[in-house]
Amino acid sequence: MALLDVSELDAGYGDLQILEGVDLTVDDGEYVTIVGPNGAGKSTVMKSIFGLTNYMGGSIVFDGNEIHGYRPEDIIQTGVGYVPQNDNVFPSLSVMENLEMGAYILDEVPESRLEAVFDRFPILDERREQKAGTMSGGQQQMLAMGRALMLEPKLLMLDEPSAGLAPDLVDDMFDRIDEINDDGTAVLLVEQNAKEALRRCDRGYVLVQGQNRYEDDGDALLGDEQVRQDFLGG
Ligand SMILES: Nc1ncnc2c1ncn2[C@@H]1O[C@H](COP(=O)(O)OP(=O)(O)OP(=O)(O)O)[C@@H](O)[C@H]1O
Repeated sequence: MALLDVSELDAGYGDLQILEGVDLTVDDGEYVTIVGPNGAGKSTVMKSIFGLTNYMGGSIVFDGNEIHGYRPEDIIQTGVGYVPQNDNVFPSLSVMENLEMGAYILDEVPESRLEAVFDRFPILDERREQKAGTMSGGQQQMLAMGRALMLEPKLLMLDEPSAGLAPDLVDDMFDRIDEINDDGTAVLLVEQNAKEALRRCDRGYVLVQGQNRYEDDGDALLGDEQVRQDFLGG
């Protein structure tokens, strides 16, 4: 059974339907990416899994539980971590406080979790007391990922983590995602940087106008002439 099994999902905002019959799976430890043109509904897929859109039909099964209708705070408890594209840190709080907020559902923040995040992102260790809002975009993105990792999710959903980063930091960001996945966390990634995302992932979906147009191994999608022409710039 897949870790995440989204089936025939219809969802949107208010009365506006964006997703139409979206099927998507992520296996335990798998790295899956969703690419597609602007406005296709990629972020909406993630928001829907996290309970942030208007559900209109279909099912979302995570780790054996139907989670549609759960509140985001309950979805976190099931083992889903989510890093939205924007507003993903508390700017007026320090690095340490942001990480502690990531574990707010626990009675006590285990030191080992903090240390694991600091080991993964040494820059956060160096800047424990710095206010998040004064850090660079790349550092804030690492903090947002670190915060989501505080609860050791089974699945980490990342919405365009490379957006706005300088080119040399983009590679570094992709490397960090590889490391997180290599350590056993399943990853669902939405990326504008489609070629790099498909190169790195196990499997990908091309979403167009709220529907999955293609699904295959990342390399197969990269090699598909039609996908290349229509979605990857030739
Ligand atoms: N809160 C909202 N209320 C109403 N419509 C929304 C809302 N958020 C997104 N939309 C609309 O839903 C559609 C899909 O948006 P979404 O952000 O999911 O696309 P995307 O594929 O992630 O695009 P991008 O790559 O530009 O981020 C767009 O037409 C967008 O305008």
